[in-house]
Amino acid sequence: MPTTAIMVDSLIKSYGNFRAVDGVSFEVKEGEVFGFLGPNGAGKTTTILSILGIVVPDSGRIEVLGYDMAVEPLKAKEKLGYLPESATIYGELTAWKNLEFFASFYKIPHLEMERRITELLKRVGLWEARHRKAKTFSKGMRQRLLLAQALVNDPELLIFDEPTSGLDPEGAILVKEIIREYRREGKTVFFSSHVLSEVEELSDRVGIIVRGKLRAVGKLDEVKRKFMEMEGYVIKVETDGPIPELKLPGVVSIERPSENSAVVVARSDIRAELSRYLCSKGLAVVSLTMEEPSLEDVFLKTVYGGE
Ligand SMILES: Nc1ncnc2c1ncn2[C@@H]1O[C@H](COP(=O)(O)OP(=O)(O)OP(=O)(O)O)[C@@H](O)[C@H]1O
Repeated sequence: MPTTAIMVDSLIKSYGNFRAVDGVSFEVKEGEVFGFLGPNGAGKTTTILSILGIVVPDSGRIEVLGYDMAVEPLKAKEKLGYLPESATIYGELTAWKNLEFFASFYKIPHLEMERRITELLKRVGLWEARHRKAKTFSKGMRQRLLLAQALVNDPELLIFDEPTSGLDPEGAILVKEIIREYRREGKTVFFSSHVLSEVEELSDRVGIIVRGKLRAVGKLDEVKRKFMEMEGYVIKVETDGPIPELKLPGVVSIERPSENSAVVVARSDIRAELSRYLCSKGLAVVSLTMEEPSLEDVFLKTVYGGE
């Protein structure tokens, strides 16, 4: 059974009078990819920095890989890799030396460290540039170096803050590949993003944060189902003849694009009842489909339609 990689319980963090994170609770299970979605300024980075023990929460409890971050943060940090949204690298040091410096914080035997740095520089496409000073690097190259840095201790848990922002398309593909690779190896990935498509593409579960509050959390299909329960199930039906009045329990609204078709919004999935009713009226159902909301529908409604 999967155990918990990250546990956040009732996290609150304010800057002055402004509450950036307001009672956020969720769990990330070992071996899953968790996408933390929210618009700019929603509190994603503050939550991540609290998880990492870099920001001290006003209240709440955080456990990472079984360690209480208020008590044993270093034990957890040894086993995690963090890719910040933006960070400085040492411009006067080469790519190789930057990684060597970072690796020196961990107890990695020298030969193993050299092997790992070689592998990582090749993996992120910086092998040819390994002896160049980092100050000569483009933004994309710097991000790749930061990515290698996050992986230098062969972490069990990856925490990525907006990992594809600032990256060229190839770099973004590389990040996604690495996330998938880690998942295949049974490791855990927590990443924040405001890019819906990448969250939808990569995540086993998602959390949506808006103005410091977690509005939805769960598997993508669970989040979508909850959304349908709140907003209504959209069912499209087409028959071989004019559709009569639809008096069925649970129907909220009906639109009629044509005589033979209807778009029904209902409180539950009434496809079977609808089909039986139409048959009882002597009509043949030509097509009957239920519209799945996209993550974008859920997100936009959560961000702009919430209280
Ligand atoms: N050190 C700080 N002092 C004051 N306010 C801050 C500080 N850090 C963040 N904030 C504010 O807290 C809110 C949440 O910021 P946070 O960086 O956590 O959001 P985010 O979801 O990561 O957004 P972004 O993607 O834009 O970084 C924002 O309104 C931000 O302006």
